[in-house]
Amino acid sequence: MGIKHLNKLSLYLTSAASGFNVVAVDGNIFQQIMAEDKPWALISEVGEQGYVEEVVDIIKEHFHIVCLKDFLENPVLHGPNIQAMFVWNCSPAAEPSLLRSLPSLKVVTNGGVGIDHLDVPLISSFGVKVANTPDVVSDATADLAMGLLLASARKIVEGHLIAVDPKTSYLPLGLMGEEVTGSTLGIIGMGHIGYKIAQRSKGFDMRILYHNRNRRSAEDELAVGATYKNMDDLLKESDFVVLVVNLTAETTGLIGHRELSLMKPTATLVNVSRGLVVDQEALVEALQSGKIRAAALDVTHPEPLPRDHPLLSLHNVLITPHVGTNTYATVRKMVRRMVDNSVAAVKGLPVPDEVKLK
Ligand SMILES: O=C(O)[C@H](O)CO
Repeated sequence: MGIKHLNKLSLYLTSAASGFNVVAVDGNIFQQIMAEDKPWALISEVGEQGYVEEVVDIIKEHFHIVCLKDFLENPVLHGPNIQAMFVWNCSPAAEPSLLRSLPSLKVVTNGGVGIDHLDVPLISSFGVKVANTPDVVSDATADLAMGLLLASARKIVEGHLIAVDPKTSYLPLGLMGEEVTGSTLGIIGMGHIGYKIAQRSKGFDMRILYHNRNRRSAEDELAVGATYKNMDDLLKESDFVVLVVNLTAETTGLIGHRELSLMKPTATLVNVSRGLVVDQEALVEALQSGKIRAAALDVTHPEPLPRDHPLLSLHNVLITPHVGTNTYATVRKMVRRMVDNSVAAVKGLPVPDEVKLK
């Protein structure tokens, strides 16, 4: 709506739900103007732990935004206008009470590929679409998986702590690590991210094994030199096992006591998928007893772990706080995709990354 074309604007009320904006000029002349204005979106908090301003600006190009905190203070005022809801895996859940207070909602759009935190059947039952951001997350997540693998193998974090601590001295043969070049990598979950990890590992001359629900094409396998294996053989033969599966009923607890026992005592488990894919009690036991050498985890359950969780005090664990996609470039790409999905849903067009009910 062309607010800037109206002189002496003294009051501006919007009612996207009715399709009209009601504007009072000079306090006496009322005009009803068909809304050409931006739709409204609900987002979680801006600032610390929330959206960085730059990302909010991308959303603001297409939407008026209401933060969840402001919305919850006055759901009756904002609720009817909101047509899109932007969420991340750490956002409060899209619960029935929230969905009921958003009668114009068209889409819940998730930043990230994993949608295990969203109840898709529930959201769909409100006539609301769900979308995610596949593909654009793959490079950053694959980079982080390699970073965790290298950091764990070469004890990079321990090395840093020694280097900056004036009380410790360098030992010529201290901090011995595992050789990455030429080692065997087992990738469990060979979707977009898994494949990107394979591409990167080729540069380290690694022998690449993979397991996936569906075997990749012969061309895909050849391009990265990956060999398909059943899970047990992959676990037995790998020096590094990287988990990149979606969290589903089938993959919950995929790596438990039995699977960890199959791994080499010198092997490292890297998890960039979801914490629940691993039975954490079994993992603690395996790390304490030396069944495996180490774990490097970008994901845990819950996130963050309680401060007294045993994983936090084990010397052979490296943990990052679910930062797989956290690069400026990737988050920008994710938010653009979230905006594209939301704009399409609001306009009633096909939603590019719609997550369909199975
Ligand atoms: O699912 C994803 O893409 C990442 O974990 C970010 O949530």
